[in-house]
Amino acid sequence: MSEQPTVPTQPLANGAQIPRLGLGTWPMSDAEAERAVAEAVTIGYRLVDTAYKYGNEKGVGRGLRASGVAREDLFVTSKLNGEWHGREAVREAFQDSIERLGLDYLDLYLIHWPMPWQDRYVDAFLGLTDLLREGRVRAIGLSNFKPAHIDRILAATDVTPDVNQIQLDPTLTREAARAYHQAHGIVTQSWGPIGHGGELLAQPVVTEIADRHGRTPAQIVLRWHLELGLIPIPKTSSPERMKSNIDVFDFTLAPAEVAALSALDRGEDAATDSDTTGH
Ligand SMILES: NC(=O)C1=CN([C@@H]2O[C@H](COP(=O)(O)OP(=O)(O)OC[C@H]3O[C@@H](n4cnc5c(N)ncnc54)[C@H](OP(=O)(O)O)[C@@H]3O)[C@@H](O)[C@H]2O)C=CC1
Ligand SMILES: O=C1CO[C@H](CO)[C@@H](O)[C@@H]1O
Repeated sequence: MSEQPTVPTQPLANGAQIPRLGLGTWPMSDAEAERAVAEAVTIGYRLVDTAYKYGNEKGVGRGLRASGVAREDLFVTSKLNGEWHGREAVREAFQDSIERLGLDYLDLYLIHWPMPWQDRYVDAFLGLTDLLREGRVRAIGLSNFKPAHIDRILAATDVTPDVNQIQLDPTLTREAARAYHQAHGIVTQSWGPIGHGGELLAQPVVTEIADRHGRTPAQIVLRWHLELGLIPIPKTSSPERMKSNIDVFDFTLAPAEVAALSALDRGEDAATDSDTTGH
């Protein structure tokens, strides 16, 4: 394992740079998040993903401060919940989130779920564009949005969403969504990137490639995301797993290995349906 892996960054549509891998924090409590985030940042993580809904923004903020790493070297994401889908309401939710985090800006603020039955997500996105213009956030985006939802956003503003964070792993390759994002300059972030640590990691195709490279199954799956230009945010509370999950920038997968992993795809219908789910 390398000494202190550094995470490369890539550019976003509105000019910020985003680390190519980050730490997920759901379902950590405040106390767990404080410990895990401090540990992760010390190990070399720079991107930390939280949300109002996770109820751990205070802990995440404490962990960031405990790490001693300068604010400008960190990349902090939080997410807007459905109660605040409205151009002005966004401001209140954002202010509460940064106060809990103890920060004066966010690197990335996402609409957590479109909740199309409310028909308010376009207004919410316009609220995010206000925050971007005012310099309160460095980048803005979406989570769990389908192309049809994004079409409505793109029709309402010239501001490109920097990111769409969606459920994505080798069993849920989301090809149509990825192609749509790429065509519109939107970066795809993968949640549940290692399949929640479940049976994906025991699939023979994963373990065979892992054996061939002398790597863990999780490292192989995380490398698969990187090969496809995706930004995975694996969650772990274990310092050992944090170290190995980030230690994926010194090897590559062959195109045939990427294809063999992608062949695990179970199709779009296996993904959580954001037309009927959300909060
Ligand atoms: N936008 C959205 O709607 C959503 C966003 N998210 C975000 O994405 C993040 C990641 O998604 P998540 O659902 O947590 O799923 P992940 O695919 O990241 O899996 C996390 C699980 O895998 C285990 N794990 C971590 N590393 C390893 C490893 N190297 N080997 C074996 N098991 C491992 C963890 O356990 P342990 O901690 O014990 O190591 C945990 O149980 C969340 O934390 C959250 O920040 C998640 C869901 C929805
Ligand atoms: O981000 C999230 C974490 O996981 C939860 C359970 O799947 C989701 O509800 C939520 O959107």
